[in-house]
Amino acid sequence: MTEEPLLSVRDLKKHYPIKKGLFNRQVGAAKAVDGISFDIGRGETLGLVGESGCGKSTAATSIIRLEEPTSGEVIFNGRDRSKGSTNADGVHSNDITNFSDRELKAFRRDAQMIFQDPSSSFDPRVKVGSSVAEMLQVHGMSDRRRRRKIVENLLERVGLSASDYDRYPHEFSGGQKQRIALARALVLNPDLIVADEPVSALDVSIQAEILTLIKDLQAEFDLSLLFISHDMSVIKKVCDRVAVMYLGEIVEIGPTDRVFADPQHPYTEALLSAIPTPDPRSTAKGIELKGTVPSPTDPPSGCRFHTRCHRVIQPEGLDIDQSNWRGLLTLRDRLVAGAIDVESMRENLGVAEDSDGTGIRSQLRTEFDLEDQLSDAKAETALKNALDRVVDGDSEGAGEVLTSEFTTPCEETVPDRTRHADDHESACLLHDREGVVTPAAADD
Ligand SMILES: Nc1ncnc2c1ncn2[C@@H]1O[C@H](COP(=O)(O)OP(=O)(O)OP(=O)(O)O)[C@@H](O)[C@H]1O
Repeated sequence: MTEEPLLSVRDLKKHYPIKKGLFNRQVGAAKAVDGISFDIGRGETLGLVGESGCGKSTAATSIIRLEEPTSGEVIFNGRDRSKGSTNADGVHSNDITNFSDRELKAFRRDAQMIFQDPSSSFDPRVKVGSSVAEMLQVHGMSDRRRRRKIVENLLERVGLSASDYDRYPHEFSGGQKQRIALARALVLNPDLIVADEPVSALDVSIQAEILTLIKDLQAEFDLSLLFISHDMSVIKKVCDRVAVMYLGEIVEIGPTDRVFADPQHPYTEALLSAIPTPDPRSTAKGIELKGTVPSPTDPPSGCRFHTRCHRVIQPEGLDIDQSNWRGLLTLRDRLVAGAIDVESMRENLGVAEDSDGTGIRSQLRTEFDLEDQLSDAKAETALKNALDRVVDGDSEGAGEVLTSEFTTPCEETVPDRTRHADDHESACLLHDREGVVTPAAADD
């Protein structure tokens, strides 16, 4: 991006307070968005991708101030970020987070949002044409005939017909409703559209049509787009650049082609590996993302992805098979969280068959991808010791053994952003540390 961006987001945070007790005191916060930064150029589409719960929707609603951000800057149409554009108090005059109600109303003409479920965005009792025309009326166009003409023209441009103006929402399919939602978003001729999972609720056969329409309209109206999706294959079809979000943070950002061809963050790699490939001979290795995104109320220390990462770094002096290492850390974390129920394991195995605990030891090794014998003698001794404790009913002690023996640099250090090539950055400790050989992915 060479010219000044249309939208410039810096260190944006949205923390939801968690309150408890009689006096409703704040006891913590869900850090749904925790310091994200990116720019969107004019006419450009930036994708925001990540699993459910990563904070994508919260980022979207905070950016257009449907929710109040906790902190950060969102500069819209700011031309440049230099001092000349700031007020006496140091706040940029185009910072949406500081807009007055009047400024916000003007901004709402220029920035529109499209949601996942087109059905819930229309009043069933109002003709769809009137729903779209209402936007014009709210923003001061009093001439009814003119409003109707503009809307009829727009309905045609989104692939419907002018006569659809007088029909009601229930008369349209999901895909058609999303076309009407697009018409409504476009009617005020905005500069920016934020589309939150705009095709996820539609049949796969319809998705491609709507994506093509979005692309065509974007070119026709010279729009900038923030396009949110959990699906990398959708991102690939519409986005010029992509920002990958994990647990409130952006872990990788760059041109879509480059990120797809050469992902630099293990999370991006895992998301990409989930795209089904039509070629049965494809050798692309499946990296299974186990578990779900941790809670943003208590995010993991260091790199937030370390609890699920297949490339999690081994400490100095240890060099075991990477899936064994992943398994050791996961077993450690599960024991510490008290999430391993030995009694029910024993019940399932049948007490008589497992009087010496062989069955439990073996089941845990299998479940956590641990070989019968780790290649590192010291690591094997620690694991054996921990498994013995589990068998003895001391899961807490087992967790302590593994915690004192096995730590990863990824849980100790927050990774900096590394620049790989023009406009392509990621935040992973593997790139932070010179001389570290990228470990092979854990086999899943
Ligand atoms: N009002 C709220 N109060 C507390 N936590 C919230 C609130 N809204 C969202 N969260 C939490 O913030 C995190 C991010 O949610 P968000 O909906 O932004 O994620 P997402 O990536 O858009 O996922 P999805 O696609 O499922 O909506 C989640 O853990 C969610 O539970």
